Amino acid sequence: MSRPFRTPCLPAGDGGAGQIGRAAVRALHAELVLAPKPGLVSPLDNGSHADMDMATFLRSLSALRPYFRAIAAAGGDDAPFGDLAALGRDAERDMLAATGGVNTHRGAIFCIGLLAAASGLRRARGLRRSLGDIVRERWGRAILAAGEGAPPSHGSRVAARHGARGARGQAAAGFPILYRQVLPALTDGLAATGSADAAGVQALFTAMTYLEDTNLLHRGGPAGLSFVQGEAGRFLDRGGVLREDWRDQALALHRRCVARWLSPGGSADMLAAVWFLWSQGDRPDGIMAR
Ligand SMILES: CC(C)(COP(=O)(O)OP(=O)(O)OC[C@H]1O[C@@H](n2cnc3c(N)ncnc32)[C@H](O[C@H]2O[C@H](COP(=O)(O)OP(=O)(O)OP(=O)(O)O)[C@@H](O)[C@H]2O)[C@@H]1O)[C@@H](O)C(=O)NCCC(=O)NCCS
Ligand SMILES: Nc1ncnc2[nH]cnc12
Repeated sequence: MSRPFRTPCLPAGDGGAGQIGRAAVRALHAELVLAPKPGLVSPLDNGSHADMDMATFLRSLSALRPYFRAIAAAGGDDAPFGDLAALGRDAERDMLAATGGVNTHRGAIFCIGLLAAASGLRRARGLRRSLGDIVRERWGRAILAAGEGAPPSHGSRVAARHGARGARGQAAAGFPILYRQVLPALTDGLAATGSADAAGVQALFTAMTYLEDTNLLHRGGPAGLSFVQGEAGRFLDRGGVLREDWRDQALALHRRCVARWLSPGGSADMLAAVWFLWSQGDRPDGIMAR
């Protein structure tokens, strides 16, 4: 039974960093509890992960609550990227302490942290720009510059090998896939089904179709990325969540991803990010009046 349309929405009219922080955590929680999610951790099972489960993610989310409030406040103070990055590094440490060293939310700390900072800045200045545009215009150049000296990572290694631009490239460009593909998919899914679960799956499969997910490149190379993009695209072409048997179709792909040990962690972050955009009033045709 699909959950009725109850999205992680902010109470209208409130503008504090605390509200923004709570909306970020609610969006990450909405991602976590959705199932089925090909290759990813959910209440169904641990997907393509031997080192983390629902409890790991819940401990991580609890540890990250102060961070999302703090980075929203920093954005409201028009902080430079260096200050945001310092908050993000501290949050990564808190995450690793809470998870026993497992990377649950490193990408989410970055992309949803930046969007939360943008929301703080938008409210402080009364801006009428999308959160993605604010990220690009205010911190885009610094995001790319910071990549030059960043420590090696799975993402930087696949960037060197395959030319992928990864999380940093998406953020510096203002999250184009999130706004051009994923947010319309969520919006249309909600309108067509009235179900947050169905709309979330439609948004996730849309992200999986378009995103150059460095997690997939890291684990499965170009063949792994192409497999997931192709299968997710075929799910959408066959009608997506408008098909009666969409849950069975999504579960079948989940099992095929696990068999290949593939996990689209970047797309999971895009799902959480699109719920956060929704909660902040961003829509495909502009920003909802608050
Ligand atoms: C800019 C940073 C995010 C670092 O990015 P980089 O690409 O250099 O490093 P990675 O950590 O390898 O990848 C980034 C994570 O971002 C998600 N992601 C992947 N592709 C994309 C994309 N195209 N667009 C947006 N986001 C993307 C993804 O994160 C999620 O998956 C992780 C969990 O999955 P898992 O498979 O377990 O991942 P691993 O443990 O790495 O693999 P296994 O060992 O298990 O196989 C989890 O992080 C999710 O959030 C990518 O993993 C930023 O962190 C940075 O700049 N760091 C430097 C220090 C800093 O300045 N930090 C503060 C910045 S505010
Ligand atoms: N539910 C999830 N499972 C695996 N990796 C993730 N990264 C972000 N959310 C995730």
